[in-house]
Amino acid sequence: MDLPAGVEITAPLGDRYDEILSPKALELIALLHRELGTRREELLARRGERIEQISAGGTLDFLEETKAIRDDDSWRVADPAPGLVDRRVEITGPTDRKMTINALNSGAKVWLADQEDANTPLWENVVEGPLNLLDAVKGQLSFDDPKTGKHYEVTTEEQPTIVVRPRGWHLPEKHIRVDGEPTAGGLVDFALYLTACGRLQIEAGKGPYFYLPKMESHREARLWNDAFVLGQELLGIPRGTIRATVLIETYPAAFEMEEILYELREHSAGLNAGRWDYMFSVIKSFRSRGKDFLLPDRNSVTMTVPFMRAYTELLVRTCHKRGAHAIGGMAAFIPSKDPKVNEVAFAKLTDDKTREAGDGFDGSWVAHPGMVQACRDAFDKVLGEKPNQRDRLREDVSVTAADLLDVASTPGKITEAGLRSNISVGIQYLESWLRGAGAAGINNLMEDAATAEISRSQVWQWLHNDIELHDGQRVTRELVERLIEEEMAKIGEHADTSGGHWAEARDTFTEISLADDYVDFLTLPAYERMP
Ligand SMILES: CC(=O)SCCNC(=O)CCNC(=O)[C@H](O)C(C)(C)COP(=O)(O)OP(=O)(O)OC[C@H]1O[C@@H](n2cnc3c(N)ncnc32)[C@H](O)[C@@H]1OP(=O)(O)O
Ligand SMILES: O=CC(=O)O
Ligand SMILES: [Mg+2]
Repeated sequence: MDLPAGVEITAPLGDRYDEILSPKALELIALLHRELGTRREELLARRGERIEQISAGGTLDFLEETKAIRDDDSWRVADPAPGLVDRRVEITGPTDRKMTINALNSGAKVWLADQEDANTPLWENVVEGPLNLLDAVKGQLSFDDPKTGKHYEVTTEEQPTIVVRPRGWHLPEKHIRVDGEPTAGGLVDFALYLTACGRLQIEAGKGPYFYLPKMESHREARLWNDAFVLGQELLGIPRGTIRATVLIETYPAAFEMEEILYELREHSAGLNAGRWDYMFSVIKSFRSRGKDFLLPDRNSVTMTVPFMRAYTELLVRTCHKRGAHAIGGMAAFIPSKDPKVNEVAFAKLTDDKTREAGDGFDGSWVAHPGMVQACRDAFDKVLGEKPNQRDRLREDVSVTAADLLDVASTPGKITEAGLRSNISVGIQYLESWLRGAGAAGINNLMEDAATAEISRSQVWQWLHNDIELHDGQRVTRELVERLIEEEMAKIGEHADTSGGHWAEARDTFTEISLADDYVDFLTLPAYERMP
């Protein structure tokens, strides 16, 4: 393989990898790294500085220096691009061959093809994900499952619009190096998909579309916008063809929603309420501030508690004011074989999507093809024949910084059961991640990197803030260590934990839960353990 000057690939090249790691793709990766790499590092450093200010007693607020952007009523984002007008139901999922075909056959309007929360960035997944997307876009995707003998192919004309979610700014890609340095995982995912599929998508009447995760500021959005401009110029694609929906899923970003839309306005496809990472970020941002920022057991924090409600209401209002789509979040329920559990899961999903549709969201997410119809039904009731409800301005909504920060009034308890569940889910998820499956069904819920981050962060926060559980036990290192032992033993009753990645999963979980210094993302130490 001919590599552009300064580019190295340090991992094996499998069958057909040259179709994705093309000269153009590698040229774009090198260009993005050289033009944007230093700014990315600086922006990541700013994240750390903000956390330090909060730990020292600071807080989050709307920015004074960007008030003019918020006060200027004249600007709007670009009109919705083809394939992104009616988004009433979006399915998310990993990009392996089987899931790709199942997602394309699901009947959803949009498929979020995930290289992020639902994906482990194993080298194979990094390259074969876009390869599967390339085959899908060319209409050449099929799969024979060696385990079941089942044949898969795309059987519907009405396929969802593909929207790819690259990794967040924090994750490196160690297997592609430029000038001796690791590259940014997100820029690699962006470049590989754009160069392989961008033109084909335009020819098919849609375009290269992205979901952008885990951003913490409008400056980070500007960095993505600059990546889009560079990518379009290198490929000779008209400016504004790329579109991106930004996940508002960090606490700081909730205070910069308008500025984020503004930075990306010619490439914007709206905002999404990424509720799971949002909760993770709430815990992470104020992790050392004791009682005012403690959440109760993970599964008792619902979307209707005051601080979550404030966030989603503000998101809809902000988007519609600027002509952008507001997309709802993931209800983690997945169908169960147990009819009673199933009934509850569908009822909860319907409640969630009905509330979102009523609040003005233009569509929402599901994690499983079995949930597509229920989400569609909830939005059909509100939208009818209309493709979206961007005309619902929600001028009745008024959300202050204090509303967004009102974590203290969240009802619920911190219990031993909640602590045990966090430990058990965290370890089971890490085992799945380390073996290459970045999403897993655990206890009838979808778990992915975002939900697992909440689990491990709560353990850290409860331990490091010297919290008393509802039954009076104090969360100590000894208690956490004992519960890890006991939960591992319980997992061992149903799974063979003697081999595979179980020891690594347990060690990683223990390490990050007990460490004095909070680990920014659990995927960072986990990625280091990966070949
Ligand atoms: C916080 C966030 O970021 S949310 C977004 C990121 N997370 C995700 O995208 C998770 C998406 N969901 C999933 O990955 C899966 O639903 C899981 C892993 C949770 C459960 O998957 P499974 O254990 O395979 O569930 P189940 O056995 O019920 O699946 C039934 C069928 O539906 C398919 N399926 C399930 N979920 C999906 C999906 N999201 N996309 C495509 N197909 C799917 C399965 O492949 C399976 O197909 P098969 O019958 O041909 O074998
Ligand atoms: O990415 C979505 C989330 O909820 O996190
Ligand atoms: Mg997320």
